[in-house]
Amino acid sequence: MTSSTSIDLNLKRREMVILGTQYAGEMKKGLFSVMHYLMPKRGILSLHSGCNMGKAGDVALFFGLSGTGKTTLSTDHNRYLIGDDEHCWSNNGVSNIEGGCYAKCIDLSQEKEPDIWSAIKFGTVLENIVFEEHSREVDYSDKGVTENTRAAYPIEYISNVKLPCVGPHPRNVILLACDAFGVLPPVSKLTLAQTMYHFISGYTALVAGTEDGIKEPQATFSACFGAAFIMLHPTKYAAMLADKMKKHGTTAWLVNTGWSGGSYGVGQRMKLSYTRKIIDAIHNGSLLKSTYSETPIFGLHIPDNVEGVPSEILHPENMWVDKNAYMGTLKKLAALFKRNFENFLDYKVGNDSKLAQEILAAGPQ
Ligand SMILES: Nc1ncnc2c1ncn2[C@@H]1O[C@H](COP(=O)(O)OP(=O)(O)O)[C@@H](O)[C@H]1O
Ligand SMILES: C=C(OP(=O)(O)O)C(=O)O
Repeated sequence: MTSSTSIDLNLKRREMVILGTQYAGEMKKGLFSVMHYLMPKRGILSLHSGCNMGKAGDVALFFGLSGTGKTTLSTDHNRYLIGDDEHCWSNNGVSNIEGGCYAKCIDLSQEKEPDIWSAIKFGTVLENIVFEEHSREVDYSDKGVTENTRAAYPIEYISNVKLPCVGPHPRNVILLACDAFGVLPPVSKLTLAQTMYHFISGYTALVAGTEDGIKEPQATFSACFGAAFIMLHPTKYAAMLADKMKKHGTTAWLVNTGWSGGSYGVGQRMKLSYTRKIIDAIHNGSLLKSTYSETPIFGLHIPDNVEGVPSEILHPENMWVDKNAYMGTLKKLAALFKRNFENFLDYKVGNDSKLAQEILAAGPQ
C-alpha cells in the first residue's frame, strides 16, 4: 500500500469498499475503474476526459490527469458541456458516464471561471471548503483543510449543457499535459502515431493537492492519462482509440497547461487566457490552417500563429532566458520518456506490429 486510503473492488459480487478517506472523489473514480473493465468488453472505449460540443455539433475530448484542465477547459461559455471527467466512445459517438461535475475550487474566481462560479448555488455540495460561520461567506483561497477543495453540482447547473449528455464522434482530441519542466510547446498537432505514443506515455505533472503528499508539481507518467483507473493493459485502450480516430478522421493535439519559460520554480504556469485562445483555435478549425514548424528531439509540429496568442510563446525555447538550460531540460525529459516507454516495447497495438513500430518511432529521438 502506498497510501492510507484503499478502494477495494469485487467485480463478481459488484461491491466496492472505500477505506480511510474523507474525500468523495474515490466513489466516482472507483466506479470509473469498473467502467474501464466493463466497457471495453462491449467494444466501448472508456476515457478519462472532459468533453464538449460546439454549436455546429463538433465534439472535442480533453484527456488529462487530475489538475491538468479537463474541467476548466471543457466548461466553455461558447460550447455545450457534455461532461468534465469520464466518458465513453462507442460506435454511436460519445456519452458521459456521470450526471454532474466535480470541480476543483481552489482560488476559484468569477472572472477566470464564470460558468463554474455560477454553478455553485443551492443544491451544490462544497467539499472541504472553509467558510465564515456567521456570514456563511466561503473563502476559496483557504487551503486549511486541503488544496483539493471541490464543488459537486448536477450537470444542468452549467447553463449551456448538452442534455442528454451524448454527442457525435469527436472531431478533435486534446491531450492535456501539465509539463512541470516547461519545455513542451503550448500547443502542437500530433500524427496518429504521436497521439498513441503520448496517450500510452501519459506524461504530465502530479499537481499539488491532487494526491497524498504532493505539495508541488512533480513529473510523472500515467498511462492513458489515468493509470490508477485502467483495468486492462494501456495498449488495449490505445488500440481502440487509434481505431476510432482513424475511422472518424479525428485530429489530435498536445496542449501544455503546465509551465513556460523555465521549470516549476523558475518559469510561470501557462496563462489560462492563452490556453483558452489555443483551444478556441482548435475548435474553430483555424489552427488546422496554420503553417507549422517541427521541434528538435520530440518532432512536434508547432503552429506559427494562433489568434490572440503572442507568437513568441508558441516556441518554448523563446521563453527561456538560459537556452542551454532549455536544451538540457528537453533532453532530460526525452530520456525520461524513453525510459518510461521501455515498459511497453513488448506489446502489440492492434492486430499487427506495424503500428507499434510507428508509435515507437513517433517518440523523442
Ligand atoms: N493554462 C491553464 N490551463 C488549464 N488550467 C489552468 C491553467 N493555468 C492554471 N490552471 C488551473 O489549473 C486547474 C485545473 O484544474 P481542473 O480543470 O479541475 O483539472 P481536471 O479537471 O483535469 O482535474 C484549475 O484550477 C485552473 O484554474
Ligand atoms: C476526482 C478526481 O478527478 P479530477 O481531479 O480529474 O477531477 C481525482 O482524481 O481525485
